[in-house]
Formats: sequence, C-alpha cells, structure tokens
Amino acid sequence: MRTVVSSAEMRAAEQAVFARDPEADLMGKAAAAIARIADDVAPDGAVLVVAGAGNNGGDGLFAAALLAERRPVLFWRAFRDAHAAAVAAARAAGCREVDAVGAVAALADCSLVIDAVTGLGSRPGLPLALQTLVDACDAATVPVLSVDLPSGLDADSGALHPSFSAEHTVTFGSVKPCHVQQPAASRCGRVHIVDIGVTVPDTQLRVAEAADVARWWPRPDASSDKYSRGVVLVDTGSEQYQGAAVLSCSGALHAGAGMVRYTGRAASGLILSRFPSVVVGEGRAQAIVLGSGWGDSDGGEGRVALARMHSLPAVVDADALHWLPGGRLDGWLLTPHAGELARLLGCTRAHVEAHPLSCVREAARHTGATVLLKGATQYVAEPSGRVTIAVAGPPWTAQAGSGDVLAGICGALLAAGLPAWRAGVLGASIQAMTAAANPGPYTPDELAARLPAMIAQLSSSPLAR
Ligand SMILES: NC(=O)C1=CN([C@@H]2O[C@H](COP(=O)(O)OP(=O)(O)OC[C@H]3O[C@@H](n4cnc5c(N)ncnc54)[C@H](O)[C@@H]3O)[C@@H](O)[C@H]2O)[C@@H](O)CC1
Ligand SMILES: Nc1ncnc2c1ncn2[C@@H]1O[C@H](COP(=O)(O)OP(=O)(O)O)[C@@H](O)[C@H]1O
Ligand SMILES: [K+]
Repeated sequence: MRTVVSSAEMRAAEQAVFARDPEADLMGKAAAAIARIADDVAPDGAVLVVAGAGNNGGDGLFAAALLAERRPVLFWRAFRDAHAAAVAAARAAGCREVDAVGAVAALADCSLVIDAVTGLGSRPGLPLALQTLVDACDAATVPVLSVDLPSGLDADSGALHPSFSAEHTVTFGSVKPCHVQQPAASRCGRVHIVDIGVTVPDTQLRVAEAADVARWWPRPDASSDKYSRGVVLVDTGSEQYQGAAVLSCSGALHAGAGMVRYTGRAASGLILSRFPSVVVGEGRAQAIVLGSGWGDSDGGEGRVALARMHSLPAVVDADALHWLPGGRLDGWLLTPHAGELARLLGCTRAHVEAHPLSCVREAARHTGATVLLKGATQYVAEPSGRVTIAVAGPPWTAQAGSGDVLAGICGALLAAGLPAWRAGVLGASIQAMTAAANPGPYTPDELAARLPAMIAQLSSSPLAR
C-alpha cells in the first residue's frame, strides 16, 4: 500500500526535514535521482532540460549539470527566471543554453527531454511558448522525463489540463494525487518514486499495489470447507437482464466462493447450464449480492430491506442502489459508477467526475457503508473518510457487464470474511490486473474465466509472503 500525499502534505514533510537539518540537500538528492533515471531510460544522445522558475527547475538544472559530465546537455529557461545556483551549476558543467526557438529546433537531435518546469507549485495550464514545445515534443515523439509531475497538471487532482505527456515521471517521497487519478495519471507514464530522505506522513488516501492483493487474497487451507470459504447469496438479474445473473455468479465462483446460491429472477436453467455448481434458492450464506441487472423489476425495496434484516454483509450494485434503506449500512459495500453515485448524492455525473474523491467520501460518510466508485480510477471510501485506490487496469474493462462480474467477485470476498473496504479494493484490483494480463477486447465473462489463473499466480508468487 502506498500513501498518496498532497502538495501541502509534501511541503510540510519537507519543512520538517529542514527544521531538523537546515543544511539538508534535498535538491541535490532529487537531481542525482533524475540524472540516474535519465541515463537509464535514454542512455545515449543529447538531453534538453526545460526549466521553470522554482525548485522544480532547480532540480532539473542540477540534474543537467550531472548529466553534462557524460553527454551533451542543452537547457531552456522557460520563464527566464530560474534557480540561480542551479543555472550557475549547469553553465559551469558546460550545458548549452537555448531560447524557445532553439529548444524546439533541438528536439531533432535529442534523445530525451527533461520537463522541470513546474512541480508541486504547478498552476494548471501552460503558457503559449511552452505549449508550442509540448506540441513539438508530441510530434517528434521524443520521450519526456517529467520531474515530480508533467508540468501543466495540478499535483492534487486527476483533472486534465494542457501539459507535457511524460513517458517517465520521477517523483519524491511518495505519489501525489495526479499520479494515481485518471485521466491525469495517463500523462505521467511510468512513475518512479525516489526516497530523498523526506518522511512521508500517513494520510487518508492510499493506493493499493499487487503485493497487497497477493497478501490479502483469501486462500483455502486443509481445514476449509465450502461454508468456511464463504457462501454467497446472489440476487441479481431479471427476466429482462438474464445475463447479469450469469455474470455475477461467474464473478463469485471464479473469485473462489465456497458456494453460490442464486435467488434472483432470471431463469435458473440458464444459470445452471453455465454453472452447474450453483444452488438455486435460499439457504445459509455469509454475504449477499444485490441489484445487478434488476432493471425496473418489482420489489426492489422489499428485497433490499430483507437483505438488511439478514444482517449479512452485502454488495449493493446498480438498481438496488435506488432502494437503500435508512440507517447506517455498516458492513455493506455499495458499488456505484459515477452516474449512480450522482443519483445517490443528488448531484450531476459531471460533478462526480470532477470531484470523485470528495463525492465518494461523502457517500460513505452519509450512508455508513463502504463505497466503491467504479471507473477508470476505482476509489474505495470508508465512513471514516479513508480512501483506498485499487490497482489500476487498462480501459478494456470499460464495457457492459464488467460491473456485474465485479459485484460477484466482491460478494465472494465479503463471504470469505474480508471487511468491506478490503473486499472492494481486492475485487476491483483483481479484475483490473486480470485485464492487464490479458490485454484485448475480452468479454466480461471471458475475463472472469481468467480470474482463477491470475489468483493462482498471485497466490504462489513471492508477493504473497
Ligand atoms: N517538497 C519537497 O519535498 C521537495 C521539492 N523539490 C522540488 O521542488 C518543487 C516545488 O518547487 P516550488 O515550490 O518552487 O514550485 P514549482 O517549481 O513547482 O513551481 C513554482 C514556480 O512556477 C511558476 N508556475 C507555476 N505554475 C505555472 C504556470 N502554469 N505557468 C507559469 N508559471 C507557473 C510559479 O509562479 C513559480 O515561479 C517540487 O515539485 C520538486 O521538484 C525538490 O527540490 C526536493 C524536495
Ligand atoms: N476507463 C475505464 N478503465 C478501466 N475500467 C473501467 C473504465 N470504465 C469503467 N471500467 C470498469 O467497467 C465496469 C463498469 O461497471 P458498470 O458501469 O456497473 O457496468 P455494468 O453495469 O454494465 O456491468 C467497472 O467494473 C469498472 O471498473
Ligand atoms: K515537471
């Protein structure tokens, strides 16, 4: 699990270092890391460093000085002002200064551009001369290594603004929101996190990693039976949306449920023909999955209320989200997409998309449930305000039916005894990781069938220990 720190939290942590040791050379360490990564990702050829007026530019120019010991380096002061000591170091090391026109012209001969224009102090957007260079970089397909973040983005959000598109980003201490929240995250390329001696604080935002999924995924042992592994009661699908029932059962079974009981309104013969191990009808269970593919079929309110009376953990998906009972929904996992969350909160989808973190937190705080907001970035918010971002995957899973499979996976994890936040994080992560390992337009049921291989691989990998 990695902590995600805001620019203010990072600055405070940096100040704490200087309070302890006023001579601490954080910029020197940052510059050394930038130079090392630059040599790794583009070992030969000239480097163009584009430097801004603040410390981000300072990092880049000190890195320029180090790189100039072994290769040609050019630099452009994009705002004229620049960190004076760093400019002096770059000049003394033999770096050649160019102007805006020279920077664009230099792209033809450069193997790497280091974007050190703005970092934590970045205001969204780029001045025209810089935008011209960014366009030229994109057209010339010269790889960009961004320092801290692609200049132009806002460190503290996932929103898109005119910015560099980096192939690599080197950041310090820990990731910032723009590195892990889409769509901004897609501009960061591969993110290298470098320890420069700043102690990162614990925060209310974290991002899960493959190792967390491997460690926490429930595995049967010699004492396991179908009940201890977890029985999931699945009330999904309807006459109109029969496929949703098949998909959520598939998700639960392929995620390792001990047993799936189906109590929904789709034709049981259809489900049994795909999954003969499913047991049709009520019975003992440890978790319930509700709502995927209900459409406007009757009795939603009563079915959700009944589930509440069972006092079991529940995954509440899709149409069941319209029928949330009053009171605190402790132990429940709500799985809305942005439109469904907007309806829950009484705001617009655009508002949720612009402010996903605050919206998902608000829904969890208001309902007392854990809320998994689905989409390109998947946020799992607990009523306490803590949010965990699931492992990211490719956009191939953006298709009808993925959410139904995900609800089933989360149901299996709840039934295995995982707390709701962990079920949400692991469910969303394993689906994304399976899609990443099987790139292409696989249907949701084909991807569900590939979950067991992914789970087996993770469980036997060193990450699981
Ligand atoms: N906080 C930390 O722990 C450390 C920070 N370091 C570096 O310091 C950076 C932060 O430095 P600063 O606070 O000086 O901020 P930045 O260097 O990120 O940016 C501030 C400067 O850029 C200008 N600016 C910002 N957005 C602009 C825009 N859209 N158009 C035109 N000008 C714009 C500002 O007016 C200001 O002059 C970090 O990103 C990192 O690279 C490192 O030196 C090491 C440690
Ligand atoms: N851009 C994206 N990248 C990756 N996954 C996505 C993206 N958009 C949506 N998803 C995934 O697609 C699924 C959509 O769920 P949902 O909208 O409920 O679909 P359905 O109800 O049709 O099953 C979720 O599992 C979500 O994680
Ligand atoms: K930058």
